[in-house]
Amino acid sequence: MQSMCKRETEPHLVGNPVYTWRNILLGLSEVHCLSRQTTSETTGCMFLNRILRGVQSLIMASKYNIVFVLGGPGAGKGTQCSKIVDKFGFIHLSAGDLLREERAKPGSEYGELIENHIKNGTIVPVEITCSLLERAMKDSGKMDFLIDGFPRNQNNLEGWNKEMGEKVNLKFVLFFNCPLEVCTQRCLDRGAAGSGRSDDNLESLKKRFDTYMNATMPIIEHYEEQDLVRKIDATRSPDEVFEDVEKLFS
Ligand SMILES: Nc1ncnc2c1ncn2[C@@H]1O[C@H](COP(=O)(O)OP(=O)(O)OP(=O)(O)O)[C@@H](O)[C@H]1O
Ligand SMILES: O=c1ccn([C@@H]2O[C@H](COP(=O)(O)O)[C@@H](O)[C@H]2O)c(=O)[nH]1
Repeated sequence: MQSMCKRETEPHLVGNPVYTWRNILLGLSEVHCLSRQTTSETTGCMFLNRILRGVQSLIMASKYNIVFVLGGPGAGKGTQCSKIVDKFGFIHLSAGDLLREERAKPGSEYGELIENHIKNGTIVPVEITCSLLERAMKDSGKMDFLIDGFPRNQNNLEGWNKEMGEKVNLKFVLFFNCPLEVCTQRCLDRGAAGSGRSDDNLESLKKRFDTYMNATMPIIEHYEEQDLVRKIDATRSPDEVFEDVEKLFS
């Protein structure tokens, strides 16, 4: 049977609502035609597949698109995220920033707990971080997010998957690889320049690196096994690093 109309089948259009509805309607109209003609089972399957692809595309279109951004403290995650936002229009959600905002709210139920974790470089329970992230995603009214500094340990990963797994499409994990000494110097310089962060000091940094090596690296390895990690050499200048980053978003 001749195709009634040219349809888009390019993979990059999957998730595009116009593509989705167009393919569903075309698939349905073709099934309708088929029911009035004698034709082979194979052709029928082809059109059913088209409908299924349309439905799948519709489901993808209704999910949030996520890129997790990971790397050691001071690796340059926030710096690169703002460049991605400027060029590619994602919404940047830093889990650390959301926790600091929550900590600063007068009368916050979690303020003290968050401050203790931040000073000690340990990880806030996922229920708190995940609900801050989900609320920020909903409030933004947008669909494309860079989630910076999360998930940081097994508890984060499991809690996120349970609460958000079905609601998101994880595109990839952007991993800024940077040696401890370079990261430490950047955080100390940031502290000296007046970041006001209670953890930009040598004592907290030692603990943050400990957590990074023991709790966060296994999460990066977990995503590596799924071939989702895009590793970037973060030791170079911000512009040089971004040259590699932008290729992943183009
Ligand atoms: N490529 C770079 N070269 C030199 N300095 C950098 C580079 N990228 C960022 N910096 C500087 O290093 C410091 C840390 O950068 P940034 O805040 O982006 O890192 P981060 O990974 O988000 O840190 P954290 O995890 O502690 O929030 C900042 O003062 C920033 O200006
Ligand atoms: O998912 C998260 C993210 C951050 N934290 C705590 O905040 C500090 C600072 O995080 P930055 O990403 O460096 O801004 C981090 O050391 C943790 O204590 C967290 O618990 N969970």
